Amino acid sequence: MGLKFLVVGAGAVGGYFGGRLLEAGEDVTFLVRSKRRKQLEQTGLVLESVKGDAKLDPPLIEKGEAGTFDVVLLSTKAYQLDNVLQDLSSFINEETAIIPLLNGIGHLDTLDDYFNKGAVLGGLCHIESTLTEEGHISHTSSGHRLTFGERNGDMSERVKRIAASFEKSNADVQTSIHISEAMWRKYLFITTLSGITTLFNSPVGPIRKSDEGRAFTHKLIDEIVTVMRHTDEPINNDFADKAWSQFLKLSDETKASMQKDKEKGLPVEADHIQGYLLRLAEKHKCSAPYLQAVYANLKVYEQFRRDVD
Ligand SMILES: NC(=O)C1=CN([C@@H]2O[C@H](COP(=O)(O)OP(=O)(O)OC[C@H]3O[C@@H](n4cnc5c(N)ncnc54)[C@H](OP(=O)(O)O)[C@@H]3O)[C@@H](O)[C@H]2O)C=CC1
Ligand SMILES: CC(C)(CO)C(=O)C(=O)O
Repeated sequence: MGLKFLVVGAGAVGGYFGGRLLEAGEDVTFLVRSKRRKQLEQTGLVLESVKGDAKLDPPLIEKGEAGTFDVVLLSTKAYQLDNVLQDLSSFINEETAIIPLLNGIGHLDTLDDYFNKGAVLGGLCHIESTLTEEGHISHTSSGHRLTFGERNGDMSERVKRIAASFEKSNADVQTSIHISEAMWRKYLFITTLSGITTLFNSPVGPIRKSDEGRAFTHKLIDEIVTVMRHTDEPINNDFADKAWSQFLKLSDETKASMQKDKEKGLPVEADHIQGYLLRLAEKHKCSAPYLQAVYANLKVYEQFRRDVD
């Protein structure tokens, strides 16, 4: 029997990867809230993607309905997590594997505290996608990679089965036996990219073109790595160089999803992404002025943003 997937959050990330899995014929249900449910019932789940469009009619459930699932793809924003945990708990059992796709790291502690030991795998994704006004998922550049694995490095049977479910999907899904390291690398990259694109209100191109923008980015990367090194995590010597070369390879138009959300007046994950690292810096008495500047900009922005639930 195939695995039963529950995608929590039919947004830019969950809608894309869950949609690709559904398109491949797998058993995928989306946990949604009532407004999104109405929209999806009217329009279908629409992917407008450089990798191929799709229009799907996914099974939808809301909190309190019946069902248990083998795998949860968790793809809400970090600031929505507290509500999500309550809504989700009735859909999981002792065997359910939870794969979080959020940016950042802090959610792992929250999830580990809430769910059974070992339930939560490591996960991340590289994709530039956003929700349009009509609720379609707009995927604008060629990357659509989802990486997951056991955080203890095992290549477990459940990882192999989940990977097999994705085999026929139109997405680049990979397993990793170094998922914790991969998550910290992505964390460094996204803290930098979301930090600079929101601070300078700009895509990557103009930031890279100016000496000041490049110097700021360089200092920010170094500073974040210094903070990360105060943890017991596998922060290898090449972290800063790899993040810098990733930054150099981005297209001029690239913006972090945080900057896209900021342009829409939506909430941002400042406390989860930059704030978490600043709390680490404070704990270890480590100075982080560039990160502080990025965070201050986001905290000022937060006073003016739209309220959403
Ligand atoms: N977008 C991108 O390009 C990338 C994003 N990420 C990360 O992925 C995570 C998700 O981001 P993204 O997909 O962009 O966010 P979106 O805002 O597009 O999607 C989040 C979805 O979660 C839903 N949701 C929130 N709370 C609940 C709930 N209690 N029950 C059911 N659904 C709920 C929202 O639905 P509702 O309509 O009800 O609010 C929304 O559809 C973030 O951590 C982000 O940083 C990582 C890589 C790339
Ligand atoms: C940089 C990118 C698009 C890579 O997946 C991302 O994670 C984000 O913008 O949130």
